[in-house]
Amino acid sequence: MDVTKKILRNALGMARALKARAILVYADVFAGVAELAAFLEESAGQMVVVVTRERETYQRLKETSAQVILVPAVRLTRLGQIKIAVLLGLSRSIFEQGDRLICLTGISADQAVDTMVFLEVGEEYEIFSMGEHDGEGAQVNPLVFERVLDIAVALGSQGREGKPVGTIFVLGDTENVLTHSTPLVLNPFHGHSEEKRNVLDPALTETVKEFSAIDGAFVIRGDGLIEAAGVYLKPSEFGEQLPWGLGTRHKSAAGITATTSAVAVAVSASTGTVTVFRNGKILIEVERLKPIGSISTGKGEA
Ligand SMILES: Nc1ncnc2c1ncn2[C@@H]1O[C@H](COP(=O)(O)OP(=O)(O)OP(=O)(O)O)[C@@H](O)[C@H]1O
Repeated sequence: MDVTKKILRNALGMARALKARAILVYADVFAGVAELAAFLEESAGQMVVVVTRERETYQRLKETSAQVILVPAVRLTRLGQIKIAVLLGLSRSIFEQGDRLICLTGISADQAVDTMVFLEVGEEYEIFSMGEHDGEGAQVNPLVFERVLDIAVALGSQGREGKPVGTIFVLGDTENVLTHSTPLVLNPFHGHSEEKRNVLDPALTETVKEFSAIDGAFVIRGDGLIEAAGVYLKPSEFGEQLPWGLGTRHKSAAGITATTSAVAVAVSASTGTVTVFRNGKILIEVERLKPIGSISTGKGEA
């Protein structure tokens, strides 16, 4: 039985029945380009957004009329893939709050679409909208959020030189954040010109990954300027509604977003999960597929 074909055929009917704005489809699980092209043709009239982690596929699809989202080239769970794609789609204004989506995915090693998920883009994705109490400078440029998410997901999935690493990136409302924190070490970004310490500069990605080994948090302005690394956060409030059992890294990341208007992105050294916090609450968690160093075929994984 060709599961992929059956799911694809039903996805179109499902999208109509549930009044979905778009079908999100993970290209890397298709057995070949022809199968994906046939699906795109069949779904003419329905908005389809193609997601891929392969730069080559992305470039190829960009030349067509398809809407494409390039996600970080790391192995995530099926739900992790969807969450990242929706976050990136929101940051690029492909989706908006309230949109209903049908998401089709699988695991690339299996070369089959085996999962259909219905998702309504809800409150949990409220990252880029300004809250009532947000002060000046609180807003985070979506490109900055994307770059940091990319680095965080790579660190969570791959660690550094085979070893797990954990860290926190605090984005936006920088002045306020700095008044609720204290340096743990001499700030490695101190004294560098503003042009040389913007996280949007791809040349800085490796440096940021390197400095993730330093204890503490990165403090990054909404426009991407890295103010400091190695900062200990001292929030005056801690978030409510946090799951039981969170460690100090995650509690302080949640707390700084309860105390200020910042967004925090925490990478867990123990699980590799990337968690995004705002207003003291977890907005989204992206789980990695397998522990660092484990060998896997990718078959049958969540
Ligand atoms: N207030 C803070 N500000 C910045 N970093 C912190 C803070 N509190 C803890 N950390 C960092 O978090 C590290 C891990 O702490 P802990 O294991 O309690 O947290 P956790 O939330 O369980 O994180 P992980 O999932 O990475 O283990 C500490 O070694 C420290 O580097």
